[in-house]
Amino acid sequence: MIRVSVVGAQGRMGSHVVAAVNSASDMELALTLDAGDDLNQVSRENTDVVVEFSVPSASLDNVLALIRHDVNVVVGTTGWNEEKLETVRQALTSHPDVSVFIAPNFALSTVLAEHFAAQAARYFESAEIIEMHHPDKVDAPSGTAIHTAQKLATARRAAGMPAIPDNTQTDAGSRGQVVEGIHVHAVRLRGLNAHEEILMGNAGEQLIIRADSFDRTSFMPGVLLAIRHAGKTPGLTVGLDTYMDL
Ligand SMILES: NC(=O)C1=CN([C@@H]2O[C@H](COP(=O)(O)OP(=O)(O)OC[C@H]3O[C@@H](n4cnc5c(N)ncnc54)[C@H](OP(=O)(O)O)[C@@H]3O)[C@@H](O)[C@H]2O)C=CC1
Ligand SMILES: O=C(O)C1=N[C@H](C(=O)O)C[C@H](O)C1
Repeated sequence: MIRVSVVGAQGRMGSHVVAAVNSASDMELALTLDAGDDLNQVSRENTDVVVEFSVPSASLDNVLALIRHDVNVVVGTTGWNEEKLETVRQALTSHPDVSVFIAPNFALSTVLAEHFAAQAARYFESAEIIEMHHPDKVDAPSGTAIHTAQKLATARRAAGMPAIPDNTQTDAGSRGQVVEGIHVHAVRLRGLNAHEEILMGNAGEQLIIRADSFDRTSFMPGVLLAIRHAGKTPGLTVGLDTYMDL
């Protein structure tokens, strides 16, 4: 049995993870922790993998504490940038058996949408991203949208494409956040869960790739997949696509 502890266990995602682990025949729930709880309770004696869904401001410190305790970590919390990822890589050098896996998005539909969009990116002059979420979300734009923009930008650079055309002369914020040259727009609307549209255009044509997570259960197959991989590839891994043989 894989012994799984959950950090952020009472949150919207954490509570779904607790239920998913309890329903998985090859897993057992170890500790459930939240804000204010002492992560020193987690050790190799009681936990094989920790799943971390907390808040962007706390996630790095949580991950560093868990690495110090030599347990594998699966992270869904957003807010990661290259500097934070490098801090994790450095921390892992003195814990060579530990794996840290970070996924901007665990929904298979969204991971596939991003993958297909990256494949298509070099064929389109223009690209923009619209992400749409529930209004209780604390960060904008979404971690997924930032990651998708980075993937599109990498594909465009590799293909030697020029900057995206945009003759906007005045902008008080309506054009969204620019991530590596890609405009990213965020919508917050009651009734939504997590949705992303990747728009690509040429003269006279448009391709829209859209993924919809209507319910948080959509993230659970990806979370369980990551738990089952934990420890098999020590070091830092980012993105569920790495486990999907795409
Ligand atoms: N990768 C993916 O597929 C997905 C990622 N997410 C991301 O996951 C994160 C959590 O989202 P969501 O569950 O909706 O948020 P919630 O606010 O519902 O849950 C966050 C939980 O973390 C707890 N918490 C706060 N601070 C700490 C801390 N320092 N240590 C441990 N726990 C803490 C909160 O406790 P309290 O309420 O008491 O403060 C709460 O229980 C977000 O960054 C979100 O963007 C969400 C969905 C999918
Ligand atoms: O807060 C959420 O809900 C979500 N957060 C992640 C993100 O910011 O990309 C993943 C998903 O979009 C849901």
